[in-house]
Amino acid sequence: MTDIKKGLAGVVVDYTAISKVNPDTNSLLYRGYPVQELAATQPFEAVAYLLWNGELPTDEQLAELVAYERSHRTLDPEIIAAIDLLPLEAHPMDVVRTAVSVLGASDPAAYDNSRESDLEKSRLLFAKIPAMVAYDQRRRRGQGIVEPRDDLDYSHNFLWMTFGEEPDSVVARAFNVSMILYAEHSFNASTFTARVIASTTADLYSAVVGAIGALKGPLHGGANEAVMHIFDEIGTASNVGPWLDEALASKRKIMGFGHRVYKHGDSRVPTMKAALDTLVEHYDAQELAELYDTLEADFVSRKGIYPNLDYPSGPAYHLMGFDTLTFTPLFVAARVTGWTAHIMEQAASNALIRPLSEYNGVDERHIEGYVPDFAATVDRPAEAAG
Ligand SMILES: CC(=O)SCCNC(=O)CCNC(=O)[C@H](O)C(C)(C)COP(=O)(O)OP(=O)(O)OC[C@H]1O[C@@H](n2cnc3c(N)ncnc32)[C@H](O)[C@@H]1OP(=O)(O)O
Ligand SMILES: O=C([O-])CC(=O)C(=O)O
Repeated sequence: MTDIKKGLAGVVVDYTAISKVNPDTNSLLYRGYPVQELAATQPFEAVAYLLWNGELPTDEQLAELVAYERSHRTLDPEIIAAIDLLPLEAHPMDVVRTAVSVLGASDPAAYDNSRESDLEKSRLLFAKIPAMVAYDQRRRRGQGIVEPRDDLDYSHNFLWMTFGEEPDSVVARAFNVSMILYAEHSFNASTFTARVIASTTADLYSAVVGAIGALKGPLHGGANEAVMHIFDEIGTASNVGPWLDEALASKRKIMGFGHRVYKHGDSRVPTMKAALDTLVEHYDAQELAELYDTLEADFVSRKGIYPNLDYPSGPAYHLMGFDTLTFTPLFVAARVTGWTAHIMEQAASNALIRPLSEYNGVDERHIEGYVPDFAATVDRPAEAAG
């Protein structure tokens, strides 16, 4: 019998030099650097550079990327018009997916798959996606667009464009940490989707649009939004026990817990939890922290399944003031760096990704009364031509 690997679980399909996820040591390296060290010391711009180029930037290289990012933040009128055509009820993941698609359709270099051109597109997406996400949240709130500020770094400016206020440094620091932690995670479902699309030699924008679709699901990136929905359902820490009794009895998945690769805890959670703690203190949000800790302790003790990165990042984005529906688009803004690094890596050493399947449908059968008429088949093109 064929050994079917459902969900490709445990299957190694290619090499990557971009990141190393090690569930045994509970560690995550980006191009060799522990992600915790990057989160503690680097701006997100430097980590984007690292993922694309393999090395951290020199001061000059960082200044060049920062200048590029700051000068490409403004949304072109056709992107704003495309977003405005979508209903206010559209999910923000649908909005960012559509806006990226429009950006790709408007780029005359879209079909140039050279590394040089793909790096340029990666930088463009890195600069533009924050404005798409920020504008969509504002329009849903009935607020006008806030123009970017080129005196602010990526994280401060993202928060500025979303809320129209300069963020406190505690908030901007936590946001920067979240972007770095979300940036890359080897062959996760959305990155693999991007690589499958890139393997057909389709353009980079198509691969990113497909990756956004894959990230949307609650088993993947959509879990950060789903965590907040369950917090809303539970209400307060004292309700956790009875809520979990019922949720587990009805075989519900508890969002923000579990992982395909990490089985003893997600390497990124302690760093994001520490960032969340700074926000809890800043916003004096003890009730939320109590709910967080109680649900984690109760679920882990019952099931031995640990939180993943979406568990601390959902409440962190909530405290920063983002709408729950905006959480997964924030993941897009971060992960576009990892996706595009993988698209370029796939292109540099490409093989069409096309696995096999084992057929288990009905045996061969035939249409009753059907008699092959080869003459008619042969004649038809000639008739059409005549
Ligand atoms: C950034 C990210 O994308 S991280 C992932 C974010 N996703 C979530 O938080 C959604 C909730 N978690 C899950 O659905 C899963 O843990 C996944 C999809 C992430 C990983 O799934 P897999 O590796 O395929 O493990 P699988 O789903 O087979 O789980 C193994 C067992 O643990 C249980 N389990 C795993 N996660 C959970 C959970 N969050 N709640 C309840 N039970 C769970 C499964 O029901 C299954 O139990 P069973 O053997 O009795 O059927
Ligand atoms: O690796 C995975 O399967 C999911 C994940 O944590 C990520 O994409 O960040």
